[in-house]
Amino acid sequence: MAGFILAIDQGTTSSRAIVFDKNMENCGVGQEEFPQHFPHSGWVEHAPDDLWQSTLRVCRAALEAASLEASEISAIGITNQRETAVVWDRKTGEPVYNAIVWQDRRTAAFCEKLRQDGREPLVSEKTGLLLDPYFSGTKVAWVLDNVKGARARADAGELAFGTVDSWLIWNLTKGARHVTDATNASRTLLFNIHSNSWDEELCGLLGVPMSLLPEVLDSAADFGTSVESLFGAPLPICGVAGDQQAATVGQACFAPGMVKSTYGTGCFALLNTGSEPVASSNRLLTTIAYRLNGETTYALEGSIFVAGAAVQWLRDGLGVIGAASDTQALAEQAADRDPLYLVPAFVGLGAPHWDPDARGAVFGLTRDSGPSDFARAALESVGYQTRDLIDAMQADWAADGETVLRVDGGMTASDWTMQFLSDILAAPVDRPEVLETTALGAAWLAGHHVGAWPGMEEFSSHWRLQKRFAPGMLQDKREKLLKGWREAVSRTRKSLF
Ligand SMILES: Nc1ncnc2c1ncn2[C@@H]1O[C@H](COP(=O)(O)OP(=O)(O)O)[C@@H](O)[C@H]1O
Ligand SMILES: O=P(O)(O)OC[C@H](O)CO
Repeated sequence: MAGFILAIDQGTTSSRAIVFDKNMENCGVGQEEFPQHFPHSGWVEHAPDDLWQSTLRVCRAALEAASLEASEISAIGITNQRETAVVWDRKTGEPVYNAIVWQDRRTAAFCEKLRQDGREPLVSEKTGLLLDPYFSGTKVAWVLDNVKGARARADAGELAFGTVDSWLIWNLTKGARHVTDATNASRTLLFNIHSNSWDEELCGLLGVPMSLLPEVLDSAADFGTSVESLFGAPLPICGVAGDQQAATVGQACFAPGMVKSTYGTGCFALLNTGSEPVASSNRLLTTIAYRLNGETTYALEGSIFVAGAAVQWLRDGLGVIGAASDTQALAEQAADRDPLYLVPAFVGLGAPHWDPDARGAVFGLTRDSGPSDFARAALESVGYQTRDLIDAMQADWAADGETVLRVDGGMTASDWTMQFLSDILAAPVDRPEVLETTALGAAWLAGHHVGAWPGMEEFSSHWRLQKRFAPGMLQDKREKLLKGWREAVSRTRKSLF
């Protein structure tokens, strides 16, 4: 077997496909952005057909870039933006509404009502999650209750729900398979992470009939075969994981205590806690890191909604930079005086605050403040937010030895940001040679399942350090900066409205 794997990475802003060879080297990429829809304040939607068609095109582009025929590919691995919910008709395959994206806040009132009814402890205990609009379950209920006739069709068994992996597999197999993996299921609010099954009580609570739900498989399993007409040869789909879990795999964070943090639009840090789910006392999520051969490995997760998105705001909102990479030079120009703090609560605050009503704020403005201070504050906000997550993780679960953070994602290109991150964490930050860890993780799940790629140990030994950032900041300075940050967050959370 040639050992080529086609990895699909369907993300929030773009669809990407990468062909990896048997040495796990990238040998062809396809990438496409697709439209974002914001029909009302706080609402974010994607057209399901855009997700599917862009995925199809980037797969074909990656095969072409690698100069390969589909028949030379051993398997497909899929990783995806998580929580985003699609509901479609089982007979026609037509979506009944747009995909409601993870960032969408429209179900905040429903979540608040469930909280007021005292439901959060039950939900948290079973799912490891919190009652927040971030997760899929309340989005599905919204579709059923707001699209004309949808609830009746759901009750009649005519509709299917899936996260984006399910939706893509449904289309790749022309409706033959309605499946997902345990990591994606664990983000829905409907899945019991202890029994590893859909939970009737939670489905009843949220108003989602169980007939809508996909079959849940291990992260490396037989998810179906793409129909021949799509690529010219049928391809088995053998690996599926949510993108942050796939990055955990791609970073080879297989041992309890290992942490990865991905800096894209948002930032998501996952700490491998092994075979036992650890309940957080600090408002982190307990989630499934991966499920292999029926055995579940759990993680504690900290989710930050705005990381690289703060850099996008500098570019598109303020217009003070032309490209994301300009931030570093600008931040370096900022004078080392009293800091400017940006709390980027543009869509509320995620972990550990979970405050959907908070909105962004800037503290410490003076007459001299200018674009360089804003650039620096935006990059520093990523470090401060990560520090809050790591503090919460350490309070929840004491790891042996020093914490080392393995990082990936677009923002890690910035040395300045990674150095500040290490300084403010007082811990080493390791940037690997391969930054496409998300796609690599999905490829490994599939490649290993079909016997074309090595096992966990050998895969882990392929992980290569590109650069280690070591903390250099004096303790006093770090403490002073952190005190200011915490005060800034606390003032941001006092709603103005
Ligand atoms: N050199 C850089 N410095 C700072 N931020 C960057 C840099 N390059 C990219 N980014 C930020 O990283 C994000 C893109 O990363 P990526 O991993 O592709 O994200 P996603 O998968 O969420 O779309 C963007 O928000 C962009 O602003
Ligand atoms: O598509 P990304 O990389 O922004 O990741 C989004 C996360 O999966 C949301 O939970």
